[in-house]
Amino acid sequence: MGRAALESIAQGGIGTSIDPLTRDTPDVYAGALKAIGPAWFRRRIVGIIPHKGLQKMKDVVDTATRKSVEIYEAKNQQGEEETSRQVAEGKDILNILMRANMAASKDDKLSEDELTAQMTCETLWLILPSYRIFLFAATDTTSNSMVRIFERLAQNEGIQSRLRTEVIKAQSAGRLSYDDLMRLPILDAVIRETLRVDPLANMVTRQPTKDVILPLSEPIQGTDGTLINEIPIARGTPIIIGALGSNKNKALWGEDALEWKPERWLSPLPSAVTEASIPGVYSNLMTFLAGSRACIGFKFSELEMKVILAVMLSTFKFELTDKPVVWNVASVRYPTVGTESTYAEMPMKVSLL
Ligand code: HEM
Repeated sequence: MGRAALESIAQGGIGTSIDPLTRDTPDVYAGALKAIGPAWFRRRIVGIIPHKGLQKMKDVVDTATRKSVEIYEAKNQQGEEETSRQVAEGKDILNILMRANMAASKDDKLSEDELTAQMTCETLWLILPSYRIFLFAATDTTSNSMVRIFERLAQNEGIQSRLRTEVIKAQSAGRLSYDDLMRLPILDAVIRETLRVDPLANMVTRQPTKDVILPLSEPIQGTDGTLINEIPIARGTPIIIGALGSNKNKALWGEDALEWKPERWLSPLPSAVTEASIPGVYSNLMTFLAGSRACIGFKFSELEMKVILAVMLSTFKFELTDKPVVWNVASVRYPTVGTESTYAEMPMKVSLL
């Protein structure tokens, strides 16, 4: 799933193929992208510590940087005419970025380093934790959400089979177009419900730029017995936003709010949800957050998940193994086998239909 998500954003985002999934081992760039932090910082640290793992990290960073510069230069050499032809055809985001950069005034222009940094996650990632670049933002979030969907489908064989029937029936009329995919109700419901119950980026932080009074939807009782209806928050106070507080709120979604039930999306949502003015950009959910720094890739991610699910479910059946899978809390949650391991994996029995 990690490789599929990276290849999707590589084609759709930077107009290049990084790892077409035709080999059994991931492309070295795919692995390299997982490294976090600015290149100069990592190189300086590893330069003074002769640890084997750290030396490997140095190679990984150098590979990611070299490959990004190659892609950028190849695009740059194709000239403005070719770039604008591709952009006119609605191709990839990097082309659009490069085109906007050509047109920008001198003061607004991004340097070549900044443009390639969009592709390598290099710039300031460690120094400014709120900085996100789309290759990073687009890979683990989508791939781990996909893994969660497959896990849910493996736990709910009945829904897996209904979804497969829906997809195969639609495919019998020929290759699925964007509109065909968007019209499949169970596919849509399975994705929405998983994104509701399992928002994987669930520890996002914000800081108010001025003093604010935060109203509470329901009063809470203080230790002295008084009811508190609002909380004053001073400018600059770091706040962790818990998407689950809204996504799984029983007062909004009903008594079964904690359960994974895709069928809730097949009939109109409770009016408590639709009237609550939840600010989330997607589907009354806080999964992709809200406001001017909300996720910009939710539609991309939704389409990608639909494509992958349709392809995989019409070919394979998914079952759980008896290995104990644990979902770890992190900036993007990820599964491991047992609590000791740090290796992200979701073992599954996958059989050909
Ligand atoms: C299921 C998949 C995804 C989830 C759950 C998700 C969630 C989020 C969240 C919660 C944020 C806010 C982070 C913060 O402010 O700290 C965010 C930001 C962002 N996301 Fe996503 N995302 C997903 C997929 C994608 C994809 C596929 C792309 C690119 C095509 C993308 C691009 C971005 C970018 C560029 C930002 C930063 C926006 C900004 O700071 O202005 N995301 N995402």
